[in-house]
Amino acid sequence: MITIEHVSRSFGGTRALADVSLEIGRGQIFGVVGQSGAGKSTLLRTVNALERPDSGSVTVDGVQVSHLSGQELRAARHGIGMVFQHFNLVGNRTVAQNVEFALEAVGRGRGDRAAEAREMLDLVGLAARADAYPAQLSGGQRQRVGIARALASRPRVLLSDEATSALDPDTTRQILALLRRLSGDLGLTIMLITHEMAVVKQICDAAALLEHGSIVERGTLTDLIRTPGSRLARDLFPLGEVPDIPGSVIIDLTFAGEEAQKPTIALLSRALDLDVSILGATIEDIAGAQAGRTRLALPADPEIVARAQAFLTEHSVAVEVVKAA
Ligand SMILES: Nc1ncnc2c1ncn2[C@@H]1O[C@H](COP(=O)(O)OP(=O)(O)OP(=O)(O)O)[C@@H](O)[C@H]1O
Repeated sequence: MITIEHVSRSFGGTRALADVSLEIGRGQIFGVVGQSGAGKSTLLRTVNALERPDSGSVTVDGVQVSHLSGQELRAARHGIGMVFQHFNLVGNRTVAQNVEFALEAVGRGRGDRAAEAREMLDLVGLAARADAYPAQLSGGQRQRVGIARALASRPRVLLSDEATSALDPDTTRQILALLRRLSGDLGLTIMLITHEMAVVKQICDAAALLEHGSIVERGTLTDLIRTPGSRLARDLFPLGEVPDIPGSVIIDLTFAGEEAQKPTIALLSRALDLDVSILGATIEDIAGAQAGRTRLALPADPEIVARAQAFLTEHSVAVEVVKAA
């Protein structure tokens, strides 16, 4: 649905994006994470063609948006909704008028706007507040208006720029649940940028880590957490600093899907007649399936470590030695 191919973009001497390629499937919810200045906003802005790449191309729903201008560009942008961190609502217009304003911008006739705005507000569960002004709403309600407005042009793609960063954790969860429901109901593809791993964990099917303008990791969440050494996986399941335990090798195990339900560590202990110490564990719901990480201390005996690694790998558990003997 969104294909980014070899996109580079510099501002003066600053390389914001360096040869970025990314494929986001239809209906997928894709998270782009990275530190401040990594290039996330620039990347998002190339998708709705607010930013033109110096080289490379961006295609959205079969249309190469990076090479359009004028009327064609405006038409392509109608297929792409945008949700912002600070909502960007017009303060002296009611909730309904904010949505109607967006409908007007995409050329809807005056007669249809009120009913369509009502329909959009229904979608986000805010029809009852249609006549309120933004200042009378909570942050979560304002973001619902922001989402209703983004849906006005009936886009196929929704871009979210830190949409929940100004919200508290409970409201964040509600807004993300709404986005997930809308993605399912309307077949929306969502690309979101965030610096919060909790957002990725709750809503994303796949994610990419951007660093100094380059993608350093990408994949579905399930694949990432199975990848030993994945930084995204480590951030999704933080187990903290690796302790220094003399005479021990420390390994991190990552479980996903069915393996997360099995008593693998008990089986390991029994099969190898081994005393294992569990130093930390975390288990969560990822992309609708259970996944988790466990940190173990094993005796610093190369043969035992090799046998444990072989046993775990055989049981489809990803193993990473985080502290060797
Ligand atoms: N219009 C611009 N003019 C000059 N430099 C820019 C412009 N837009 C972005 N940059 C620079 O490009 C780099 C990437 O910026 P970008 O805003 O894309 O990063 P980001 O990951 O979204 O950061 P943040 O999370 O802080 O928003 C930064 O060094 C930034 O200063």
